[in-house]
Amino acid sequence: MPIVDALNLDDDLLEDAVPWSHEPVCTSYIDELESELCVYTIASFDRGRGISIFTTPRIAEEFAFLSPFREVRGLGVNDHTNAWYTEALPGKGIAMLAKHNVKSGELLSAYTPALLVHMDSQLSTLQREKFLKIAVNQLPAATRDSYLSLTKFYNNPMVVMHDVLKSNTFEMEIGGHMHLALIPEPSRMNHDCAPNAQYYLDGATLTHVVHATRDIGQDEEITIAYSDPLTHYELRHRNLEAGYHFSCQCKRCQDHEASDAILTTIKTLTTGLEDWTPESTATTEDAERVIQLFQEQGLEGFLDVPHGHAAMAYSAVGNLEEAAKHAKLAAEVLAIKMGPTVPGVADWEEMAADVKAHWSWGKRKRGFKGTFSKMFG
Ligand SMILES: C[S@@+](CC[C@H](N)C(=O)[O-])C[C@H]1O[C@@H](n2cnc3c(N)ncnc32)[C@H](O)[C@@H]1O
Repeated sequence: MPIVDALNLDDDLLEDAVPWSHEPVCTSYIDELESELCVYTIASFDRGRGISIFTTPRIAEEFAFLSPFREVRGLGVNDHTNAWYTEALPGKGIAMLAKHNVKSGELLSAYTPALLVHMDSQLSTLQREKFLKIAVNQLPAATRDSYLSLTKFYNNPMVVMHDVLKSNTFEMEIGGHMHLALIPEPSRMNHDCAPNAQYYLDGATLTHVVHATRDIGQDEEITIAYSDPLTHYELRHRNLEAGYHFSCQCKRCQDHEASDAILTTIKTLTTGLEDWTPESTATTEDAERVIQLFQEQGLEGFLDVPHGHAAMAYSAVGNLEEAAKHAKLAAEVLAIKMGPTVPGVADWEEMAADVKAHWSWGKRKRGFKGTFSKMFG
């Protein structure tokens, strides 16, 4: 059956329908999903990179109308930025390293998934493997090869496709549905609890985007955080062992007593900064101290929250210039961490443009070590 029939699209939309390059191959009806799951492939997607999707016909129909399927993709996505190369590192497998000195904020990579997989839990591993094999085999040879060359947890020949997916997966929300996304190039980035890069997944453009969060020297490893680096060592360690099968030996893990103590100090100061009652003793110095501790811990990619607190702490004592500066920085860090279209970015930009209109303006009369500011005293 042609895909347009399978998708049951309105007549006037048929012209725009996605030309799946292969007939969809479907499971039988899955009661819990009230649907079947099918493999859809567009081998010609983005200059022959290709993409396969294993999802419900309903979601495939929504995919078909996402902008990346309907418009010629802009330059930059799926192009090598020339900022990185890969190489094996002792005890870490293949890693991504900087080809030249990289500046904080620089774009490192932007790629679309080779494979997207519906996060159902109904199929058995062997059942899912059968469909993943079809999905991967329908990809163009270069994309299929890069999929198959990725690292594998189990090395079980019965479930190779599943193994690669499990060992390298990102999660992507597309049209309100969570999918596992396999993106070969950034899958080579190893973990560090003080990562020098941040990534976000943009479901609207189907893109995985990575930026440097501090300057990175030539031949230095480029790392991201697999586990929330703002949690204490014990939890990070457990998550990394259970989810990624390695024991983290990064600097923060090695110095875990000191780094845990710093996280506790950060938490105490942050709790104070979030206290907006008249009794609050939070100061702009507290906000600056949190920023400094984040920087010392190599957590630059997570500074959106501390800069936000600093923006409001300065606003609260009537320091317009510093408030605007930190609000702008909060927007910049958040755009790299979550993507430029998340609502918080516009909120911080709005505050930077008009600090006095922000609810925090003048909220705390005591800003600097208990002295009343002239403006509010
Ligand atoms: C997504 S892959 C990263 C690329 C991988 N090194 C490779 O060879 O393709 C995730 C796997 O890399 C390894 N890995 C990532 N970060 C690591 C680290 N900090 N220390 C040791 N191994 C790490 C673990 O085996 C982990 O399961």
